[in-house]
Parts: sequence; structure tokens; C-alpha cells
Amino acid sequence: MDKKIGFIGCGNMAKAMIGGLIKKDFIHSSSIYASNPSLESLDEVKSSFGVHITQNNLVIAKECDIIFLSVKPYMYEKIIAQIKDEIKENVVIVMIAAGQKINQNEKRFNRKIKIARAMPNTPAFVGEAMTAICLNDMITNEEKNELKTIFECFGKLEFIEEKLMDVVTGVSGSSPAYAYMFIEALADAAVLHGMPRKQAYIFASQSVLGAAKMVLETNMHPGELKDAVCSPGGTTIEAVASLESSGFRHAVIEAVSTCVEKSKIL
Ligand SMILES: NC(=O)C1=CN([C@@H]2O[C@H](COP(=O)(O)OP(=O)(O)OC[C@H]3O[C@@H](n4cnc5c(N)ncnc54)[C@H](OP(=O)(O)O)[C@@H]3O)[C@@H](O)[C@H]2O)C=CC1
Ligand SMILES: O=C(O)[C@@H]1CCC=N1
Repeated sequence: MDKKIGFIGCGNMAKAMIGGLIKKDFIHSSSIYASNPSLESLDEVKSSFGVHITQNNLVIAKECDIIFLSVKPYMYEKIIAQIKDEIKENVVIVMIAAGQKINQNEKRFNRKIKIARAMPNTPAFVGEAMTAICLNDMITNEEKNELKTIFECFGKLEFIEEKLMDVVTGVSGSSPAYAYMFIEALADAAVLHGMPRKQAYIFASQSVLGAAKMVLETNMHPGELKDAVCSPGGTTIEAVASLESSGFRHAVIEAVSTCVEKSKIL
């Protein structure tokens, strides 16, 4: 790709995407720029991936053709005010913040601007992100394809209607955190029963990875896959019954709903 990609804000999500892009070898590190106030994460991406770093957001504004706004949602207004008169004519702005709507941010630029709203997740770092994206009508088909290629460098991508973006935050943007909690709990239980901790994380995480791949690759219903693990009168159904009596599914549904509601008000 011959375009320059910039990240304003070089925190957890930006670092995951930069890592995913570089590992895929899709774009040379000299075409990636990152800005951040503190040097710690900038030094990290420079030493790991060799990208350009700066503490000045205007360098990104002036240099880059595709700019990810990878700062917290409440900072959007301030950052857009800072960069809007310095960005290139045909720049594509990619908003990844939870809750930030396209039309609300279009107004902040005071001119027609190409905006994509995306919700990725941190498994981008290992090429396994799930990203949803929606675009405003200024983005051309060619640019749409470029964005598709960029996001597919580090995982799966689906184009969706903007009204579903808060749901996406709950089901995929934030859900790696819930999955890590599940893995941690599985491993704690294994440790409780005598397994060394390091080994417990391998057993727990490979099992979750394998189960996820089964759902994605067999197209079977998760319930059917669960049933195939539950031998009659066996061990698994004991665990399943215990999870049901602890309200496992209800707890997950409530958690995701809380997340979706929070995304709506950010
Ligand atoms: N983390 C995730 O899993 C996901 C996050 N997102 C979205 O990505 C965005 C970033 O989240 P996340 O990476 O977790 O947050 P982080 O806090 O890790 O990163 C935000 C970064 O923005 C930097 N920053 C603060 N002020 C400025 C400024 N004026 N100019 C440039 N950069 C600045 C911060 O620097 P410093 O630390 O020096 O203050 C920090 O490195 C959020 O909007 C979030 O909704 C979307 C999907 C998933
Ligand atoms: O916690 C957050 O607000 C961000 C959005 C999705 C994942 N992390």
C-alpha cells in the first residue's frame, strides 16, 4: 500500500492494530505514523515495529492519508478541533471510539469529510480481531476496499449499519476482556486442583480457542457442540448444571447489555 496510515493516540488499541499491520507485512513501517503525548508507548512501537513516532498530532494530520483517531471518546472534540485545518483534502478519518457517531463528528470538521466508524478489538495484535465498520457517503468504493484490506490484515471484518455499533462494542469490542476472565477462572480452578499455573493457562486458553474455532468452522449451533461434549451421566453435564444454577448465561447477557448501554451514552 502506498498510502500513509496515522494513529492519533498510541494506546492499547492502536498498538494492537499497528502490531497486526506490521506482522502481516502489508505496509512498510515507514508508512505508519503514531502520535501520543507520553513517550513510553511511542518508544515501544518504534523499537518493536520501526514506525514513525511523534508527540505532535499535527505531524499525523499533515502527513497521513488515513488517520485513526485512537484516543478516548471524550477527546474526539478536542482532537478534531486541533487537526481539522491541517488534514489533507482527501484524508479518510477512521473513528474507533466507543459511542462516537458519524454525524456528530462530521459536524466537528465544518466541511465534507470522509469518515469510517469502526469497532475493532485487541486480538488484532495476533491477527484475530473482529471488526465492524460503517462508512459515510463521502467514502468511495476504492477507499472502502482499502479499508477492508487494512482491517483484514489483522482479523475478520464486517460492514454493518451504524445502529448496530453499540451492540458490536458489547459482543466483540469489549468481549476479549470477558473471555480473559473466563480463561483466568478456568485456570484458577485447575490450579485449585493441583495443576501448575503456567500449564493451566495453556489448557484453559487452547480449549477456548478450539471451541471458538469449532463454532466458526463447523457452522454447527453452539448448543449442539455443547451437547456433544456432555456424555450422559458424565462429567461435563455436572459442570453445565452447576453453571446454569449459578446464572452463568444470565450473568453474561446482563454484562453485555450493560456494556451496550454504556457505549450508547459515551
Ligand atoms: N482497548 C480496546 O480493546 C478497544 C478500544 N477502542 C477504542 O479505542 C480508543 C482508545 O482506547 P485504548 O487504546 O483502550 O485507550 P488507551 O488509554 O490505551 O489509549 C489512548 C491513548 O491516547 C493518548 N492520548 C491522550 N491524549 C492525547 C492527545 N491529546 N493526543 C494524542 N493522543 C492522546 C493516551 O496517551 P497517554 O497515555 O500518554 O495519556 C493513550 O496512549 C477508545 O476510544 C476506545 O473506545 C475500540 C475498540 C477496542
Ligand atoms: O472499554 C472501552 O471503552 C473500549 C471500547 C471497546 C473496548 N474497549
